[in-house]
Amino acid sequence: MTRRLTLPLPDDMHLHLRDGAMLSAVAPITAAQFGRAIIMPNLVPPVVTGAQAAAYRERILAALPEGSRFEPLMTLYLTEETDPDDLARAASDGIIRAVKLYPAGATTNSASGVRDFDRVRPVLERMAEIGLPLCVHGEVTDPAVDIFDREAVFIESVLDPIRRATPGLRVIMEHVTTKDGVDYIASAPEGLAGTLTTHHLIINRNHLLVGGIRPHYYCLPVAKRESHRLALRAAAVSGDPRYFLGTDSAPHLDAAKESACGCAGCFTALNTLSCLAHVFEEEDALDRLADFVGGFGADYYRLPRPEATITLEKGDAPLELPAKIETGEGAVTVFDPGYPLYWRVA
Ligand SMILES: NC(=O)N[C@@H](CC(=O)O)C(=O)O
Ligand SMILES: [Zn+2]
Ligand SMILES: [Zn+2]
Repeated sequence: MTRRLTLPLPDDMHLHLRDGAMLSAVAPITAAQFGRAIIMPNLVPPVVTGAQAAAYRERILAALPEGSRFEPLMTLYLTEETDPDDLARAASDGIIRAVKLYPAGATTNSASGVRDFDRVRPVLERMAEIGLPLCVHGEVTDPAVDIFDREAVFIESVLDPIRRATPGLRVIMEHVTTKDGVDYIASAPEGLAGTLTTHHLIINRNHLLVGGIRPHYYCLPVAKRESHRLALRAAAVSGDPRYFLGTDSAPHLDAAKESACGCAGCFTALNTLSCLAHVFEEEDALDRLADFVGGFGADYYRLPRPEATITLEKGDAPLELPAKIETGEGAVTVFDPGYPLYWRVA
């Protein structure tokens, strides 16, 4: 028996498309299933000015298949040198939709990020004034803090003080991985939201470390223990508009991941909707999937909700999806949920 589920054409509110050959390989995959995505600016070198964001947007559009209506929603990478006027202009010209905060050293290509949070105070104040959201990679980088505690410590020692010092600043905690993050969002009066990735709803740290080290499950923030994964799933299916999808699909070449020092990032764009339908069905919450993928994120970003739709179908036979995609520069492994998937994009 085939079951069908019609959804608004999804928005991915946290996506890495990279540049060059990788961009050409991955942009069409997202564009085939999503209407819009918030595009991360952590290129090498990073996207730090409005002009660079506009140029990157053109490169993305050029990588899309003919006739695609996919809309990349651009962001700027916040540095201690970011010019508040350039940023405000890029926002009012509609070039950028958000600004991304990477604590320096926290994750892939974050070396140009922020070390001294006082130095970005004027930028944050301007953002609060104009209502431009700040997307946050929420982990401290203090080597004394255990990697599994870095999100919780960030909330207490960095994020909460920033929010208190900057009333009205709209903040999205990207890729929430802990119950601490879920609870902090739930406790905040307004302006705070969180994205949840597909993979953090599926894997815990055992997937990464039991029976051998699995580099394709390594991402940042690193997957936590099972109780945290369960808290993320509960948030995803809660119907609370403060939690919405940001896949954080983050492709790296296999050669860079299967290495003595492998990079962080899971490539989930190819099977994300199949995985999410599986998760929401397991949680008996398929009726909540529409808002999670194509409603709450748009509302938070003050965008119109999607008009187009997409249909998912559940068949009796497991999907045969490729385990890898080819780019002009090498293969990229597709996220493996560890079980067969039955939902496909019709
Ligand atoms: N999530 C990851 O593990 N990696 C991301 C960076 C990020 O989102 O932190 C990447 O750009 O590869
Ligand atoms: Zn991140
Ligand atoms: Zn990311």
